[in-house]
Amino acid sequence: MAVYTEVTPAQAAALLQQLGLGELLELRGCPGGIENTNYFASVQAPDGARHEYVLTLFERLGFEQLPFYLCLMQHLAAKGIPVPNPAPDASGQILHRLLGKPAALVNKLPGQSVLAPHPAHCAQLGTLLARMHLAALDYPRQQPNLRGLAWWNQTAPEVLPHLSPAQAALLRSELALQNELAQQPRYHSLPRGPVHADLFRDNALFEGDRLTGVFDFYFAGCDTWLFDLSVALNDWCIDLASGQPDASRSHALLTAYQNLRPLSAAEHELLPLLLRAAALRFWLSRLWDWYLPRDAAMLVPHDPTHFERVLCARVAHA
Ligand SMILES: Nc1ncnc2c1ncn2[C@@H]1O[C@H](COP(=O)(O)OP(=O)(O)O)[C@@H](O)[C@H]1O
Ligand SMILES: N[C@@H](CCOP(=O)(O)O)C(=O)O
Repeated sequence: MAVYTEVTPAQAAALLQQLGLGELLELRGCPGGIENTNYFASVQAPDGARHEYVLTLFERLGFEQLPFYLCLMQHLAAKGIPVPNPAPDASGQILHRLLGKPAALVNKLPGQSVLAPHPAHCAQLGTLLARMHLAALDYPRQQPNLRGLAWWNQTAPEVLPHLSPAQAALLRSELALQNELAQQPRYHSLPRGPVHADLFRDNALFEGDRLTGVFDFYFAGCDTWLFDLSVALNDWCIDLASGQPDASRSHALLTAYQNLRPLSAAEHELLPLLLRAAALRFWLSRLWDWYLPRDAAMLVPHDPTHFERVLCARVAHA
């Protein structure tokens, strides 16, 4: 259960009052998630209707980074993309403070994550991803992907001492490849914009087989659309048991994405390298969480070997 900071019903009720949302009926700690404290809040609105919200206290991110994420969600929601919409106070502020920590209150999306997706689920995700990329084009704020190449270069030396010689060689060579790619004009020609950058299957919800929305924008940043697409392909379209890509799911996701936003020639050419970049990103972050936990009580690390296998599979297919 991801509750690192206890919030009492009285404290949550006071925030709801401040936002004019109504009376708290029930507050429940939220299972799942590894980064933040999340509560589900059932609320009776002033008109008597019952609404469900998610109260998040940010444990990793500070007040300076959060406006980029929260305003992006607000921007996408205003364009009809099914993402959580942060609730403003009377002055329009959507970043709040609770127990000294940055906090947000967003609408709870309906549905459940589908952890064994079929091509039809992947197709819906591909469509939504393309819609998000296009809808964020006129988003005015800038913030780099804070888990991008600079972070990989900074983090690799910290995890290298924990790796076997073969793992260390893989990490070094893939990092060198990505640094070299980042120098190339064809990489700089790739279309880019604000991207989710962590669109895994546990960050999307379905009601039956219908995609109801995506959430958890707290790794978002400005990066190439191809990187974002690669992150999604490396999760939704990978067989979890073997780490190998699944051709029919990949085809479904890519086809649906391209129906709305066809890839350029440079994107087609660089997709194999960006798939390796996306696998490297999550192998590194999982290694970092595994070997250098910031606070053992606060983090339940994901298995890094999964992304080592995905990376090896992407290298082999390239
Ligand atoms: N807006 C939302 N609508 C519905 N469920 C949500 C929403 N935000 C979070 N959740 C639920 O809370 C869980 C943890 O959220 P998440 O953002 O993944 O946390 P963390 O950032 O700590 O990893 C998710 O697995 C999901 O079940
Ligand atoms: N998707 C990442 C971890 C990010 O955690 P999240 O719960 O905030 O999505 C991974 O699987 O390594």
